[in-house]
Amino acid sequence: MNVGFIGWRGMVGSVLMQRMQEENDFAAINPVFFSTSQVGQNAPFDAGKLLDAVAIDELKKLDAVVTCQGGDYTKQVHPQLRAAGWTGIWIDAASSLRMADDAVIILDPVNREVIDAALAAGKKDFIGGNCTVSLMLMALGGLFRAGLVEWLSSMTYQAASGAGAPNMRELLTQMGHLHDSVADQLADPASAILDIDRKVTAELRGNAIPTDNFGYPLAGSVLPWIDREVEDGQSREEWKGYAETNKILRSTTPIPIDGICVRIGAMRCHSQALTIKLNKDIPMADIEDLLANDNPWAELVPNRKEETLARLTPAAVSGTLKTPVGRVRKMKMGPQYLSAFTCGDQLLWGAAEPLRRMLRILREQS
Ligand SMILES: NC(=O)C1=CN([C@@H]2O[C@H](COP(=O)(O)OP(=O)(O)OC[C@H]3O[C@@H](n4cnc5c(N)ncnc54)[C@H](OP(=O)(O)O)[C@@H]3O)[C@@H](O)[C@H]2O)C=CC1
Ligand SMILES: N[C@@H](CC(=O)OP(=O)(O)O)C(=O)O
Repeated sequence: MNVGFIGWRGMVGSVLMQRMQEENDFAAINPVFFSTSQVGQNAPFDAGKLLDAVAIDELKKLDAVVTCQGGDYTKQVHPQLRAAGWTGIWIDAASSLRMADDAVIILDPVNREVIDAALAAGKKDFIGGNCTVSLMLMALGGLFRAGLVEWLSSMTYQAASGAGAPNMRELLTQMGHLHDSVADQLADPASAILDIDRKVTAELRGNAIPTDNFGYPLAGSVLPWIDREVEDGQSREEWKGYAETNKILRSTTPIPIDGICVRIGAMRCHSQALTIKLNKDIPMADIEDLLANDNPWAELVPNRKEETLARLTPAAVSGTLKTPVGRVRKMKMGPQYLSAFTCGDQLLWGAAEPLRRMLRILREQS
């Protein structure tokens, strides 16, 4: 199988390359690497030279394309390639094609049957889901699979990586800037904390803190708006929760999903606080069983302080494939109202891993 990789040296692409190496995925394919800016330079893994990522004649020779290059690339190249008669499989991390009628959103631990049915029906476009949506579904898969979710509200705590590599750097630079502004007082145990706070607040409101990428300080603050405005006062990130979840699950009756998406100062793990209305009152033990046993990555963290703080945080989860879910309990609103909290690496299950696994599904079927 000739597989072309575009966007392989970006942040999402690098995570994909790392995972493919760990799982020995390159052994069973013939990888061809492309670039939009380094054509002719050496490709990774001794795979010849980098080809031009917009050369339709080269792309046409491939059985599959895997792109992490971004939505503008997809919008430019995908229609040209299809118009040129290419019938290969397009696997993409970008959102541009997700809601297209012919495209399938891939998250195989949750919707493998949807993927298999699409392949059998000759579908060709397989697109990774929004990171927040995929991570929520990985953690709560058991409840959705059992058809127990009447509606769900998600309040998110999204990492800087979702905004891109420069934003991760900016978050750290902002942290350093704030620290530097009060370093002398911090070194003096006798200094007054309210003086320190006053200086930090002045820095947050001043012009010296770097904000080229986020537009606002994120360190020492939170940003309760992600992506552009859409309709009904929602942000586009919030809109994806309903639209993509129901498409991934191929729900016959769409499940209402809504909430507020917030950027916080974590590096690459998105967390979410969930309020779930169940369509019936079932015992906690059954709920815990469903959550714990749905897929190998959704660990159930007991609803106790020590385990929660040790296992259910970006610090504990970052760089791993775990999608732990905890703080699970019935709420005061009634026995059908459940709370939960989940945390997951948005570059792994949120971006690269569903693409890697789609390629593996293709290989198994070829
Ligand atoms: N960031 C995220 O959380 C998620 C992103 N996505 C999708 O993936 C797309 C890519 O995201 P992301 O990986 O963050 O983007 P990056 O900006 O890290 O990489 C995108 C491309 O930029 C080019 N590039 C230019 N300079 C550099 C450099 N110094 N180092 C590495 N690459 C460089 C590379 O293309 P070239 O080699 O051709 O020059 C690379 O493929 C997004 O646009 C989005 O559609 C999807 C889910 C989550
Ligand atoms: N919007 C997400 C990251 C992302 O790239 O999402 P999408 O794949 O839906 O465009 C975030 O900011 O955290």
